[in-house]
Order: sequence, then C-alpha cells, then structure tokens
Amino acid sequence: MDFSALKYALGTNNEAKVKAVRMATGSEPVCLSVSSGISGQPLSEEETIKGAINRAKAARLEAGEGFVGLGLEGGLTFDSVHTNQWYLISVCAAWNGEQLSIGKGLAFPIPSAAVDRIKREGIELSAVIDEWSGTAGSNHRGGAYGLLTEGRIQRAEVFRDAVLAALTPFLSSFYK
Ligand SMILES: O=P(O)(O)OP(=O)(O)OP(=O)(O)OC[C@H]1O[C@@H](n2cnc3c(O)ncnc32)[C@H](O)[C@@H]1O
Repeated sequence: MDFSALKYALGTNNEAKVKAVRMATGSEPVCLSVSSGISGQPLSEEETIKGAINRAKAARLEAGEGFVGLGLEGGLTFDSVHTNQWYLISVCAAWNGEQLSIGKGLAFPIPSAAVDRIKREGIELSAVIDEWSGTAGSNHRGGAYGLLTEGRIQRAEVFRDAVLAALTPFLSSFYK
C-alpha cells in the first residue's frame, strides 16, 4: 500500500496530530483549522466520532476535490458495563467525498480525579494534564498517554495507528 499516493487535508494544526499523519502516510498534510462542531471536551465515543467526521468533511470541503479529509479527535468515554472507568480515546475519520472510514486508536484509562475536575470546573483534559505534568501544551506533545505511561506511549503514536486504521480500507485490495 502506498499511503503517500493520496493527498491529505487535516482538520487541525495540532502538532501531535500533524506528526501522526506524517508518520502514518509518509507525506505532509495540508493543515486547516476547522470546527469540530462539538463541545471542546467530548464525553462520549459517539460525540468524539462525530467531531472527527465533522473535521474530516470540513477539511476536504476547504481543500478541494483531490484531497482525502482527515479529522482527528480526542475524547473521553465511560465504560459502565465492565470497569466503571473513564477512557481517553483518539479517533480518526477519513472522507474521500464518497466513502467514510473510521479508525479508533488506543483507549487508555483516565484517573477519575481528572474527570471529576473536568466536570466540576468545566475545564478540558489538557488543562488537567498540563497541571499534573507542570508543562503547557501537553495535547500537542505526549498528551495524557505520555504522562500516565511515563513516556512509553505518545499521543502522536496513538493517532498514527488511528490514521492507519481509517485509511487502510481506501488503499488495501482486501477491501475492494
Ligand atoms: O488542536 P485540536 O486539534 O483542537 O486538538 P485538541 O487536543 O485541542 O482537541 P481534541 O478535540 O483532540 O481533544 C478534546 C479535548 O481533550 C483534550 N485531550 C485529548 N487527548 C488528550 C491528551 O492525550 N492529552 C491531553 N489532553 C487531551 C484536548 O486537549 C481537548 O481539550
């Protein structure tokens, strides 16, 4: 599969997300600041996927016909069935004008203390992670994955896998 054969319009300038697309496709996306059309802090998988789709479609619309739109969205989801635990998910939507594809990256458990603050104070996950890690802009770098795994997993790597999952049906002959 030649991922670099396609042209990509990415619906953000976020550094971790741009890096993820570079790693997944081996090419440089056109980056466009578009709206996700959802809340700043998605609190369900459904809303997270919706934000990714909105970004992918808006990016392609702005970039034009020859592009595959990519929307990368991070969000939280609660598992009430097995673990009573919140998870961070990283989703990629890909839209080529005809076909929509969704890739879901690693779901990682998020401490309830973080989610309690998000709900109580109306802040976003990045604010909590910035505070806990003593840095700014954590969502452009390792993110919550980086902090919680002490650098073993980076946000860009999780999104890279989500991008590969979303794009593979466009490129692999197994899906034809
Ligand atoms: O610049 P954009 O593309 O908007 O990216 P973002 O990181 O600000 O926003 P997302 O919509 O992907 O994520 C929703 C919120 O969750 C936060 N978030 C998601 N994943 C995170 C991570 O790994 N580390 C820290 N914050 C994260 C993020 O910063 C937002 O406040």
